[in-house]
Amino acid sequence: MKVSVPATSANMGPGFDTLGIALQIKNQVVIKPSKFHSVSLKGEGSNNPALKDNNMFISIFNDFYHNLSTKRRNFRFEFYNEIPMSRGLGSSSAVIVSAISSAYAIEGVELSKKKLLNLALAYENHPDNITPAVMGGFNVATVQDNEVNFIKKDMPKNLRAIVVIPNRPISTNMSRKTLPYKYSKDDAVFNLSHASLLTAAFMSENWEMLRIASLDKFHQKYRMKQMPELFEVQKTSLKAGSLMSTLSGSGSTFFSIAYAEDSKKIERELRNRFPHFKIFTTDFDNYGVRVEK
Ligand SMILES: Nc1ncnc2c1ncn2[C@@H]1O[C@H](COP(=O)(O)OP(=O)(O)O)[C@@H](O)[C@H]1O
Ligand SMILES: N[C@@H](CCOP(=O)(O)O)C(=O)O
Repeated sequence: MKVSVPATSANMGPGFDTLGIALQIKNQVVIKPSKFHSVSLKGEGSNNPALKDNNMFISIFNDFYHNLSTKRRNFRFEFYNEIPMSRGLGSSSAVIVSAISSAYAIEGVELSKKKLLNLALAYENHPDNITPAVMGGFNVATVQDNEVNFIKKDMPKNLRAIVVIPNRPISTNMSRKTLPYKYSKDDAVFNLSHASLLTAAFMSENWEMLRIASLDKFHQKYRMKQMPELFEVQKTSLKAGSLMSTLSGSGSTFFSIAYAEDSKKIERELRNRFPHFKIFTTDFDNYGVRVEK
């Protein structure tokens, strides 16, 4: 059995804890019944031996598997990870979503994407990564009474994402603690109006509006101060022709959207300026988590 889950970029500027989009960067796990428990890791995290013993995937998988099954089978878990950890590309959401999906699939128990999303919420209480990880596409999401309510929009083929992945991680939990406890009414109205405009721009495919609509006063500047080079990344990307350029989730990755025909030039300019960062262009994912039995 094989499960794959896309990376996600959350917030998208002003949509703190609300907006998120799925990318064609994936984590994949292959699970096979086996005499003994074993784990193999390729790609991101493979240089971290602790992940073989103390793995968030295995612990969430076991929570669900032990609830769903009376049998005590052992498995071999083969992880192929493309999503870098603690870089603001939703690696923790991908793990949560794939672990829950895997436990249901291995037991042959039906699980709707809507139920999966609400189960994932118990492990990550902001819906902006888990929603696109499950559904794919661009998503607006809110939580009411422990349920995620969302609207999804498929991304068109003429746009690309350009990601700039710094060599230093930022932990989401730590980074949330650096944000202000309270915001002024002016800042609240600023973000409300920009997040609304950004959502309307995606829904109506008014891409020229993104540059203004993606401005934020809630989180980016506080987080980017930890890595001041990110201000230059944003400027370079916008100057080279990106439609928008925002901190991805809690960082450290910077995420830009551009027309497909402009994306390679933007990628080239970013690479010239920031040779020590990992920089590439990718498509959007419109499907979300995928289970192959
Ligand atoms: N492939 C993975 N396998 C196991 N655990 C992972 C994996 N990816 C992420 N994690 C867990 O999630 C943590 C990173 O979560 P977080 O700080 O929210 O970063 P991100 O922005 O990438 O979601 C890691 O420290 C690790 O505990
Ligand atoms: N809204 C959250 C998003 C965190 O995304 P991640 O990919 O960094 O885990 C936040 O801004 O804290």
